[in-house]
Amino acid sequence: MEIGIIGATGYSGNVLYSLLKQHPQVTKINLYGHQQTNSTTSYLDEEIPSFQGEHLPLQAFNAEKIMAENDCLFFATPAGVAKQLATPLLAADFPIIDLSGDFRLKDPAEYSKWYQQPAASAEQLAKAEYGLCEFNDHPTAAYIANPGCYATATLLGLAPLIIEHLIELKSIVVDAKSGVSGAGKKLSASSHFSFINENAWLYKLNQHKHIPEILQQMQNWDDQVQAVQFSTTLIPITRGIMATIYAQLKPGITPKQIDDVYRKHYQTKPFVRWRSTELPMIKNVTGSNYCDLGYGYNPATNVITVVSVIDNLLKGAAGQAVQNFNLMWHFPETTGLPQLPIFP
Ligand SMILES: NC(=O)C1=CN([C@@H]2O[C@H](COP(=O)(O)OP(=O)(O)OC[C@H]3O[C@@H](n4cnc5c(N)ncnc54)[C@H](OP(=O)(O)O)[C@@H]3O)[C@@H](O)[C@H]2O)C=CC1
Ligand SMILES: CC(=O)N[C@@H](CCC(=O)OP(=O)(O)O)C(=O)O
Repeated sequence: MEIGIIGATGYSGNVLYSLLKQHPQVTKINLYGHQQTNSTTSYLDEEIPSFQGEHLPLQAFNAEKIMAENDCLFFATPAGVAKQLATPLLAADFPIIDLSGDFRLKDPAEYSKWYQQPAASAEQLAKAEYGLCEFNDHPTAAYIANPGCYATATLLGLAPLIIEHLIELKSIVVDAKSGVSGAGKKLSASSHFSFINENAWLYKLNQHKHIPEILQQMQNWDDQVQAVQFSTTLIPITRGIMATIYAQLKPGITPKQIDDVYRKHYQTKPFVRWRSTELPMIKNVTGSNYCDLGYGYNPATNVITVVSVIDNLLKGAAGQAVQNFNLMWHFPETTGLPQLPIFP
Protein backbone atom coordinates (compact mmCIF):
# COMPACT_ATOMS: atom_id res chain seq x y z
CA MET A 1 0.00 0.00 0.00
CA GLU A 2 1.10 3.57 -0.61
CA ILE A 3 0.64 5.87 2.36
CA GLY A 4 0.70 9.64 2.62
CA ILE A 5 1.71 11.57 5.74
CA ILE A 6 1.13 15.28 6.31
CA GLY A 7 3.27 16.55 9.17
CA ALA A 8 6.08 13.96 9.10
CA THR A 9 8.54 16.59 10.36
CA GLY A 10 6.65 16.96 13.66
CA TYR A 11 7.06 14.79 16.75
CA SER A 12 4.16 12.42 16.22
CA GLY A 13 4.77 12.49 12.44
CA ASN A 14 8.40 11.34 13.04
CA VAL A 15 7.23 8.39 15.07
CA LEU A 16 4.49 7.61 12.55
CA TYR A 17 7.02 7.59 9.71
CA SER A 18 9.28 5.17 11.63
CA LEU A 19 6.37 2.81 12.34
CA LEU A 20 5.02 2.85 8.78
CA LYS A 21 8.52 2.46 7.32
CA GLN A 22 8.74 -1.03 8.87
CA HIS A 23 5.05 -1.93 8.47
CA PRO A 24 4.89 -5.07 6.29
CA GLN A 25 1.85 -3.84 4.32
CA VAL A 26 3.34 -0.44 3.42
CA THR A 27 5.32 -0.40 0.20
CA LYS A 28 5.83 3.37 -0.16
CA ILE A 29 5.43 6.48 1.95
CA ASN A 30 4.78 9.88 0.35
CA LEU A 31 5.24 13.02 2.41
CA TYR A 32 3.29 16.26 2.12
CA GLY A 33 3.52 19.57 3.90
CA HIS A 34 2.04 23.02 3.65
CA GLN A 35 -0.08 24.05 0.67
CA GLN A 36 2.57 26.54 -0.39
CA THR A 37 6.20 25.48 -0.18
CA ASN A 38 9.34 27.51 -0.93
CA SER A 39 10.67 27.16 -4.46
CA THR A 40 13.38 24.85 -3.08
CA THR A 41 12.09 21.40 -2.14
CA SER A 42 13.03 20.20 1.32
CA TYR A 43 13.65 16.57 2.21
CA LEU A 44 12.87 14.54 5.31
CA ASP A 45 16.52 13.73 6.10
CA GLU A 46 17.42 17.42 5.88
CA GLU A 47 14.65 18.37 8.33
CA ILE A 48 15.21 15.45 10.74
CA PRO A 49 18.93 14.66 11.08
CA SER A 50 18.28 11.30 12.78
CA PHE A 51 16.55 10.17 9.58
CA GLN A 52 19.79 10.36 7.59
CA GLY A 53 19.33 8.60 4.24
CA GLU A 54 15.53 8.97 4.19
CA HIS A 55 15.78 11.35 1.26
CA LEU A 56 12.06 11.86 0.64
CA PRO A 57 10.76 15.17 -0.70
CA LEU A 58 8.16 17.09 1.31
CA GLN A 59 5.64 17.84 -1.42
CA ALA A 60 3.15 20.68 -1.39
CA PHE A 61 -0.32 19.62 -0.22
CA ASN A 62 -2.58 18.85 -3.18
CA ALA A 63 -5.73 16.84 -2.48
CA GLU A 64 -6.16 15.45 -6.01
CA LYS A 65 -2.54 14.35 -6.24
CA ILE A 66 -2.68 12.78 -2.77
CA MET A 67 -5.76 10.73 -3.67
CA ALA A 68 -4.14 9.61 -6.92
CA GLU A 69 -0.84 8.60 -5.28
CA ASN A 70 -1.97 6.96 -2.05
CA ASP A 71 -4.33 4.38 -0.56
CA CYS A 72 -4.60 6.12 2.81
CA LEU A 73 -3.54 9.45 4.36
CA PHE A 74 -2.45 10.40 7.87
CA PHE A 75 -2.73 13.95 9.21
CA ALA A 76 -0.12 14.56 11.96
CA THR A 77 -0.75 18.30 11.97
CA PRO A 78 -1.80 20.83 14.61
CA ALA A 79 -5.48 21.44 15.30
CA GLY A 80 -7.08 23.52 12.55
CA VAL A 81 -5.13 22.07 9.61
CA ALA A 82 -7.08 18.89 8.82
CA LYS A 83 -10.46 20.64 8.92
CA GLN A 84 -9.11 23.19 6.47
CA LEU A 85 -7.48 20.71 4.06
CA ALA A 86 -9.65 17.60 4.28
CA THR A 87 -12.86 18.83 2.57
CA PRO A 88 -12.23 17.29 -0.89
CA LEU A 89 -10.89 14.09 0.66
CA LEU A 90 -13.92 13.77 2.94
CA ALA A 91 -16.25 14.36 0.01
CA ALA A 92 -14.55 11.50 -1.84
CA ASP A 93 -14.61 9.23 1.26
CA PHE A 94 -10.84 8.87 0.94
CA PRO A 95 -9.38 6.82 3.86
CA ILE A 96 -7.89 9.18 6.46
CA ILE A 97 -6.49 8.79 9.95
CA ASP A 98 -6.27 12.16 11.65
CA LEU A 99 -4.05 12.52 14.74
CA SER A 100 -5.40 15.99 15.50
CA GLY A 101 -8.49 16.98 17.45
CA ASP A 102 -10.36 18.46 14.46
CA PHE A 103 -12.89 15.66 13.99
CA ARG A 104 -13.11 14.15 17.47
CA LEU A 105 -16.03 16.19 18.82
CA LYS A 106 -19.43 15.67 17.22
CA ASP A 107 -20.84 19.06 18.24
CA PRO A 108 -19.32 21.97 16.27
CA ALA A 109 -20.20 24.39 19.09
CA GLU A 110 -18.14 22.33 21.55
CA TYR A 111 -15.15 22.40 19.18
CA SER A 112 -15.40 26.19 18.75
CA LYS A 113 -15.66 26.64 22.51
CA TRP A 114 -12.68 24.47 23.49
CA TYR A 115 -10.41 25.00 20.47
CA GLN A 116 -11.27 28.69 20.05
CA GLN A 117 -11.67 28.47 16.29
CA PRO A 118 -14.50 27.56 13.91
CA ALA A 119 -15.30 23.86 13.58
CA ALA A 120 -15.78 21.66 10.54
CA SER A 121 -19.47 21.39 9.59
CA ALA A 122 -21.75 19.04 11.55
CA GLU A 123 -22.16 16.95 8.35
CA GLN A 124 -18.40 16.56 8.01
CA LEU A 125 -18.01 15.77 11.70
CA ALA A 126 -20.69 13.10 11.39
CA LYS A 127 -18.58 11.31 8.79
CA ALA A 128 -15.72 10.75 11.24
CA GLU A 129 -15.46 7.92 13.76
CA TYR A 130 -13.72 8.34 17.12
CA GLY A 131 -10.93 5.77 17.00
CA LEU A 132 -10.39 4.61 20.57
CA CYS A 133 -9.30 1.22 19.24
CA GLU A 134 -10.17 -1.00 22.21
CA PHE A 135 -13.78 0.23 22.04
CA ASN A 136 -14.06 0.75 18.28
CA ASP A 137 -12.37 -2.31 16.84
CA HIS A 138 -14.52 -2.56 13.70
CA PRO A 139 -14.31 0.93 12.22
CA THR A 140 -16.56 1.53 9.24
CA ALA A 141 -15.94 5.23 8.51
CA ALA A 142 -13.39 6.38 5.96
CA TYR A 143 -12.30 9.13 8.38
CA ILE A 144 -10.86 8.06 11.74
CA ALA A 145 -10.34 10.73 14.41
CA ASN A 146 -7.43 9.35 16.43
CA PRO A 147 -7.98 10.13 20.14
CA GLY A 148 -5.91 12.66 22.08
CA CYS A 149 -3.08 11.46 24.30
CA TYR A 150 -4.54 12.42 27.70
CA ALA A 151 -7.97 11.25 26.54
CA THR A 152 -6.60 7.81 25.61
CA ALA A 153 -4.94 7.25 28.99
CA THR A 154 -7.97 8.54 30.88
CA LEU A 155 -10.65 6.71 28.90
CA LEU A 156 -8.86 3.34 28.94
CA GLY A 157 -8.49 3.74 32.71
CA LEU A 158 -12.13 4.70 33.26
CA ALA A 159 -13.95 2.52 30.71
CA PRO A 160 -14.73 -0.64 32.74
CA LEU A 161 -15.85 1.46 35.72
CA ILE A 162 -18.27 3.50 33.62
CA ILE A 163 -19.53 0.74 31.33
CA GLU A 164 -20.26 -1.57 34.26
CA HIS A 165 -21.75 1.24 36.46
CA LEU A 166 -19.40 0.54 39.38
CA ILE A 167 -18.66 4.08 40.61
CA GLU A 168 -20.43 7.22 41.79
CA LEU A 169 -20.24 9.33 38.64
CA LYS A 170 -20.03 12.67 40.46
CA SER A 171 -16.98 11.52 42.43
CA ILE A 172 -14.62 11.04 39.45
CA VAL A 173 -11.37 13.02 39.58
CA VAL A 174 -8.58 12.59 37.01
CA ASP A 175 -5.11 13.97 37.67
CA ALA A 176 -3.01 13.52 34.49
CA LYS A 177 0.69 14.26 33.97
CA SER A 178 2.53 14.49 30.67
CA GLY A 179 6.06 14.68 29.35
CA VAL A 180 7.10 17.67 27.27
CA SER A 181 6.95 15.96 23.84
CA GLY A 182 3.16 16.04 24.23
CA ALA A 183 3.32 19.70 23.29
CA GLY A 184 4.99 19.01 19.91
CA LYS A 185 8.24 20.33 18.50
CA LYS A 186 7.41 24.05 18.58
CA LEU A 187 9.29 25.89 21.28
CA SER A 188 7.24 27.68 23.92
CA ALA A 189 8.06 29.28 27.28
CA SER A 190 6.94 26.13 29.13
CA SER A 191 9.02 23.77 26.99
CA HIS A 192 12.33 25.53 27.74
CA PHE A 193 14.75 23.32 29.71
CA SER A 194 15.15 26.05 32.32
CA PHE A 195 11.38 26.23 32.87
CA ILE A 196 10.41 22.58 33.10
CA ASN A 197 13.61 20.98 34.41
CA GLU A 198 13.11 20.09 38.13
CA ASN A 199 9.63 21.56 37.88
CA ALA A 200 5.98 20.48 37.65
CA TRP A 201 3.31 22.79 36.24
CA LEU A 202 -0.44 22.32 36.33
CA TYR A 203 -1.72 24.11 33.23
CA LYS A 204 -5.11 24.83 31.58
CA LEU A 205 -7.01 23.93 34.76
CA ASN A 206 -10.65 23.21 33.78
CA GLN A 207 -9.88 24.51 30.28
CA HIS A 208 -8.09 21.61 28.61
CA LYS A 209 -9.49 20.61 25.19
CA HIS A 210 -9.46 16.93 26.13
CA ILE A 211 -12.23 17.54 28.70
CA PRO A 212 -15.08 17.55 26.10
CA GLU A 213 -13.47 14.63 24.27
CA ILE A 214 -13.33 12.53 27.45
CA LEU A 215 -16.85 13.56 28.41
CA GLN A 216 -18.29 12.74 24.99
CA GLN A 217 -16.94 9.18 25.14
CA MET A 218 -17.96 8.70 28.79
CA GLN A 219 -21.50 9.77 27.85
CA ASN A 220 -21.52 7.24 25.01
CA TRP A 221 -20.86 4.59 27.66
CA ASP A 222 -23.33 5.98 30.23
CA ASP A 223 -25.69 8.86 29.45
CA GLN A 224 -25.92 9.69 33.16
CA VAL A 225 -22.38 11.15 33.11
CA GLN A 226 -22.62 14.94 33.46
CA ALA A 227 -19.07 16.22 34.01
CA VAL A 228 -15.54 15.16 34.76
CA GLN A 229 -12.97 16.84 37.00
CA PHE A 230 -9.75 16.61 34.95
CA SER A 231 -6.37 18.30 35.30
CA THR A 232 -3.11 18.24 33.33
CA THR A 233 0.38 18.70 34.76
CA LEU A 234 3.56 19.07 32.71
CA ILE A 235 6.47 17.10 34.20
CA PRO A 236 10.17 17.06 33.25
CA ILE A 237 10.30 13.87 31.17
CA THR A 238 10.41 13.59 27.38
CA ARG A 239 7.75 10.93 26.76
CA GLY A 240 4.88 9.52 28.75
CA ILE A 241 1.54 10.18 30.37
CA MET A 242 0.28 9.00 33.75
CA ALA A 243 -3.41 9.54 34.45
CA THR A 244 -4.33 8.91 38.08
CA ILE A 245 -8.07 8.36 38.41
CA TYR A 246 -9.99 8.53 41.70
CA ALA A 247 -13.64 7.59 42.26
CA GLN A 248 -15.94 6.34 45.01
CA LEU A 249 -17.34 2.84 44.58
CA LYS A 250 -21.11 2.40 44.51
CA PRO A 251 -22.53 0.69 47.62
CA GLY A 252 -21.90 -3.04 47.63
CA ILE A 253 -19.13 -3.04 44.99
CA THR A 254 -16.01 -4.88 46.12
CA PRO A 255 -12.39 -4.47 44.99
CA LYS A 256 -12.48 -8.08 43.76
CA GLN A 257 -15.34 -7.16 41.39
CA ILE A 258 -13.23 -4.28 40.07
CA ASP A 259 -10.34 -6.62 39.38
CA ASP A 260 -12.61 -9.10 37.58
CA VAL A 261 -14.23 -6.42 35.42
CA TYR A 262 -10.92 -4.98 34.17
CA ARG A 263 -9.68 -8.47 33.43
CA LYS A 264 -12.86 -9.22 31.47
CA HIS A 265 -12.73 -6.02 29.42
CA TYR A 266 -9.08 -6.17 28.51
CA GLN A 267 -8.08 -9.84 28.35
CA THR A 268 -8.50 -9.93 24.55
CA LYS A 269 -6.95 -6.49 23.94
CA PRO A 270 -3.32 -6.83 22.88
CA PHE A 271 -2.29 -3.31 23.88
CA VAL A 272 -3.87 -2.99 27.32
CA ARG A 273 -2.09 -4.76 30.16
CA TRP A 274 -4.11 -5.07 33.38
CA ARG A 275 -1.59 -5.28 36.21
CA SER A 276 -4.14 -5.45 39.02
CA THR A 277 -2.66 -4.17 42.31
CA GLU A 278 0.82 -3.78 40.83
CA LEU A 279 0.74 -0.05 40.00
CA PRO A 280 2.35 0.77 36.64
CA MET A 281 4.93 3.47 36.04
CA ILE A 282 5.56 5.38 32.82
CA LYS A 283 8.78 3.50 32.01
CA ASN A 284 6.78 0.25 31.85
CA VAL A 285 5.36 1.45 28.52
CA THR A 286 7.88 3.91 27.05
CA GLY A 287 8.61 3.10 23.39
CA SER A 288 5.61 0.78 23.11
CA ASN A 289 1.93 0.95 22.18
CA TYR A 290 0.84 -0.42 25.57
CA CYS A 291 -1.49 1.16 28.06
CA ASP A 292 -0.74 -0.36 31.47
CA LEU A 293 -3.38 -0.17 34.19
CA GLY A 294 -3.31 -0.93 37.91
CA TYR A 295 -5.49 -0.14 40.90
CA GLY A 296 -5.71 0.24 44.66
CA TYR A 297 -8.67 0.53 47.05
CA ASN A 298 -8.91 2.50 50.30
CA PRO A 299 -11.63 1.12 52.61
CA ALA A 300 -11.35 4.20 54.85
CA THR A 301 -12.62 6.48 52.07
CA ASN A 302 -14.25 3.89 49.76
CA VAL A 303 -12.12 5.37 46.96
CA ILE A 304 -10.66 3.34 44.12
CA THR A 305 -7.50 4.70 42.47
CA VAL A 306 -6.69 3.56 38.93
CA VAL A 307 -3.30 4.37 37.42
CA SER A 308 -3.08 4.47 33.61
CA VAL A 309 0.20 4.98 31.73
CA ILE A 310 0.97 5.34 28.02
CA ASP A 311 3.72 6.66 25.76
CA ASN A 312 2.06 9.84 24.42
CA LEU A 313 3.77 9.51 21.04
CA LEU A 314 2.80 5.84 20.59
CA LYS A 315 -0.49 4.77 22.21
CA GLY A 316 -1.26 8.50 22.61
CA ALA A 317 -0.64 9.37 18.93
CA ALA A 318 1.28 7.49 16.18
CA GLY A 319 1.00 4.00 17.69
CA GLN A 320 -2.76 4.18 18.08
CA ALA A 321 -2.93 5.69 14.57
CA VAL A 322 -1.19 2.60 13.15
CA GLN A 323 -3.46 0.39 15.27
CA ASN A 324 -6.42 2.22 13.68
CA PHE A 325 -4.83 1.75 10.24
CA ASN A 326 -4.60 -2.02 10.93
CA LEU A 327 -8.24 -2.14 12.06
CA MET A 328 -9.40 -0.07 9.09
CA TRP A 329 -7.67 -2.36 6.60
CA HIS A 330 -8.36 -5.61 8.49
CA PHE A 331 -4.71 -6.38 9.20
CA PRO A 332 -3.88 -8.07 12.53
CA GLU A 333 -4.15 -5.29 15.13
CA THR A 334 -0.53 -5.57 16.25
CA THR A 335 1.04 -5.39 12.75
CA GLY A 336 4.02 -3.06 12.54
CA LEU A 337 3.85 -2.03 16.21
CA PRO A 338 6.70 -2.54 18.68
CA GLN A 339 6.06 -5.44 21.04
CA LEU A 340 8.44 -4.47 23.83
CA PRO A 341 8.93 -1.17 25.68
CA ILE A 342 12.36 0.45 26.01
CA PHE A 343 13.87 -0.02 29.46
CA PRO A 344 15.71 1.55 31.19
N1 LIG B 1 2.83 15.20 20.57
C1 LIG B 1 1.97 14.34 21.08
O1 LIG B 1 2.26 13.61 22.06
C2 LIG B 1 0.60 14.21 20.52
C3 LIG B 1 0.15 14.93 19.45
N2 LIG B 1 -1.13 14.78 19.00
C4 LIG B 1 -1.64 15.58 17.91
O2 LIG B 1 -0.94 15.28 16.71
C5 LIG B 1 -0.83 16.45 15.92
C6 LIG B 1 0.65 16.73 15.66
O3 LIG B 1 1.27 16.95 16.91
P1 LIG B 1 2.83 17.07 17.11
O4 LIG B 1 3.50 16.03 16.31
O5 LIG B 1 3.03 17.14 18.55
O6 LIG B 1 3.07 18.51 16.46
P2 LIG B 1 4.40 19.18 15.91
O7 LIG B 1 4.25 20.63 16.16
O8 LIG B 1 5.59 18.49 16.48
O9 LIG B 1 4.35 18.91 14.33
C7 LIG B 1 3.36 19.45 13.51
C8 LIG B 1 3.61 19.04 12.07
O10 LIG B 1 2.58 19.58 11.26
C9 LIG B 1 3.15 20.36 10.18
N3 LIG B 1 2.27 21.47 9.86
C10 LIG B 1 1.97 22.54 10.64
N4 LIG B 1 1.08 23.34 10.02
C11 LIG B 1 0.82 22.78 8.81
C12 LIG B 1 -0.01 23.14 7.71
N5 LIG B 1 -0.75 24.25 7.73
N6 LIG B 1 -0.03 22.32 6.63
C13 LIG B 1 0.71 21.20 6.59
N7 LIG B 1 1.53 20.80 7.61
C14 LIG B 1 1.57 21.58 8.71
C15 LIG B 1 4.48 20.81 10.74
O11 LIG B 1 5.35 21.15 9.68
P3 LIG B 1 6.28 22.46 9.79
O12 LIG B 1 7.20 22.17 10.91
O13 LIG B 1 6.92 22.51 8.46
O14 LIG B 1 5.36 23.59 10.07
C16 LIG B 1 4.93 19.56 11.49
O15 LIG B 1 5.45 18.61 10.58
C17 LIG B 1 -1.49 17.58 16.70
O16 LIG B 1 -2.80 17.76 16.30
C18 LIG B 1 -1.42 17.07 18.12
O17 LIG B 1 -2.39 17.64 18.91
C19 LIG B 1 -1.98 13.88 19.54
C20 LIG B 1 -1.60 13.13 20.60
C21 LIG B 1 -0.29 13.25 21.19
C1 LIG C 1 2.22 18.51 27.26
C2 LIG C 1 1.23 19.17 26.34
O1 LIG C 1 1.24 20.36 26.11
N1 LIG C 1 0.33 18.37 25.82
C3 LIG C 1 -0.66 18.83 24.90
C4 LIG C 1 -1.39 17.62 24.46
C5 LIG C 1 -2.37 17.96 23.46
C6 LIG C 1 -2.43 17.00 22.36
O2 LIG C 1 -1.48 16.58 21.78
O3 LIG C 1 -3.62 16.61 22.11
P1 LIG C 1 -4.46 16.93 20.80
O4 LIG C 1 -4.13 15.82 19.90
O5 LIG C 1 -5.84 16.89 21.28
O6 LIG C 1 -4.10 18.27 20.26
C7 LIG C 1 -1.63 19.83 25.55
O7 LIG C 1 -1.88 19.75 26.73
O8 LIG C 1 -2.19 20.66 24.81
